[in-house]
Amino acid sequence: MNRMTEALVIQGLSYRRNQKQILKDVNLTLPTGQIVGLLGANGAGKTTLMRLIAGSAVNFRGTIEVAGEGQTVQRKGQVSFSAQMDGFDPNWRVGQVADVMTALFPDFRLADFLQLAQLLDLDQKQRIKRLSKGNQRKLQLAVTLSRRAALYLLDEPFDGIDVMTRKAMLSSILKWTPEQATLVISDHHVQDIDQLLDQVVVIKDQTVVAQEAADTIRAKGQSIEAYFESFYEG
Ligand SMILES: Nc1ncnc2c1ncn2[C@@H]1O[C@H](COP(=O)(O)OP(=O)(O)OP(=O)(O)O)[C@@H](O)[C@H]1O
Repeated sequence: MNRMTEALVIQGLSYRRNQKQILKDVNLTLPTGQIVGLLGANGAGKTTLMRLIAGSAVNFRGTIEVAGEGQTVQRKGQVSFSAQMDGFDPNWRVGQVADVMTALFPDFRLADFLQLAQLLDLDQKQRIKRLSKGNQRKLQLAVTLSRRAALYLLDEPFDGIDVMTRKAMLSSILKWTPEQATLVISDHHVQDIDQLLDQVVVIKDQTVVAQEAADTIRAKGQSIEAYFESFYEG
């Protein structure tokens, strides 16, 4: 197998926290150039899996490689995670966020950020804490997509977002995700992202229980939502 053609290779990943098993023997391979839905009920482990891939959670068993990079520091450089601005000062203005991202990440493209922010109607002078929830989500998206990464991780980007904002965000995702990159979106409202997906990955009972091409599901006349729900029935 040529690992360089894979955006992500996870083998035998297990993770415990505070005596609790959170993920157990996760195996997952994602090729480059795909939009992947990471679907699971509340508490299934979606956020934890993203934190492990992004290198913000450590001390796991198994291996995680992004674009062939397995060591945490190198792997971090390949991943743009929507939670990467979580520690930012809420008093910072949108323009300052861009300055900090430029300083922190050599792959941050300021020109792209400015275009994306304009497209999403973000005011450069507004402070983070004064942004509405929807505008905070848009800022998170603009920041995440403005890095040049092999793998983009968006953790429930549409949580609490109205229909119009969602449409603007969806078209930004389609337009701004580099073709060679892979983008993983976690969600439990599958309808939000249905049309976007090339692949679906289902997490249940602390592990990945299914991975399927979205077209295979559609060809069977099934909706992605019905496919997802079938793992939680009975
Ligand atoms: N630091 C921690 N200590 C103990 N348990 C934790 C810790 N972090 C997460 N968990 C537990 O791990 C499980 C998975 O949580 P996680 O946030 O990854 O799920 P999720 O699929 O993202 O859920 P949601 O859709 O609700 O955001 C949950 O049962 C959660 O309570």
